Amino acid sequence: MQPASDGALLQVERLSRTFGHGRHLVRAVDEVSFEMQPGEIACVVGESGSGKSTLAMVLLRLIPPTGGRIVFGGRDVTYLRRRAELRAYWRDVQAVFQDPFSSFNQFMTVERVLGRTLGLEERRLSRQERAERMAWALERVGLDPKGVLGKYSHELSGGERQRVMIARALVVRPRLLVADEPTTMVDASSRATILNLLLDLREQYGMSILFITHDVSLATYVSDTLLVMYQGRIVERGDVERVTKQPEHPYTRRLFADAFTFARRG
Ligand SMILES: Nc1ncnc2c1ncn2[C@@H]1O[C@H](COP(=O)(O)OP(=O)(O)OP(=O)(O)O)[C@@H](O)[C@H]1O
Repeated sequence: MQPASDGALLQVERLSRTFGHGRHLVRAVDEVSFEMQPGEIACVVGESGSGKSTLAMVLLRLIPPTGGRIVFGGRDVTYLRRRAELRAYWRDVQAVFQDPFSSFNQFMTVERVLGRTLGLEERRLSRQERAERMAWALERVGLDPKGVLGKYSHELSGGERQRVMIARALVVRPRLLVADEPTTMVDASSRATILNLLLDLREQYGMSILFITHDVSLATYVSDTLLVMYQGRIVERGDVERVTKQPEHPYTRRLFADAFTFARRG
């Protein structure tokens, strides 16, 4: 057990993940350091290939890091290996990925999808507790439990599927939600609904959210803190106001200038 320095929920210290060897070595995540406080919304923003998804996968402990440290809630989780320890970690840290088609098993009903995540709970929940949790999570994301629990993915719209994926993450009441491009596959109105829903969850439950996106306008809309990622490194981080108004790193300046140019053209 490592005590967290100042009550931080997540401390990431010089975290690295490489792929390949020698001439083919890729430093996908290269000595990344940052912290998140309880209830904070932070956003990792960067272009395609900058290492954002790899960072998410390592933080979620879906792939191991090749260096550095992850401390969550005061506990070093960098090298958790035992299944029981990982499952305990996943009760606290849940994910929503960009493509609800690939992450929603087409042969499972919504009830089974949510039920599998509920299986991470430490003790066995009674049938009624399970039903209550599922209803709570589905209602939080604006879906009618009775209407969707028995449905398969092809019976839902893209926006509904993405909301089911958020409900799946919420069903265990995580302390941190990692949302990797959660609105890429949905239309503009579902996108706004999903973003506002995630913001409400922070207000209501104090959940921390780490957004991962290449979309600068989304990043500035939702977050308190921006982490600008470029070639595997966090080249700039800070309060969203400060980074937007006075970007220090040339890459951040370019990222905002490009976004602004597209916004004007669009
Ligand atoms: N399993 C892997 N094996 C080898 N290289 C990988 C692997 N996964 C990612 N990479 C490389 O690591 C780098 C970072 O990729 P990553 O997918 O994390 O970027 P990203 O910022 O999430 O991109 P995108 O926004 O396009 O999803 C890229 O050069 C990628 O080719």
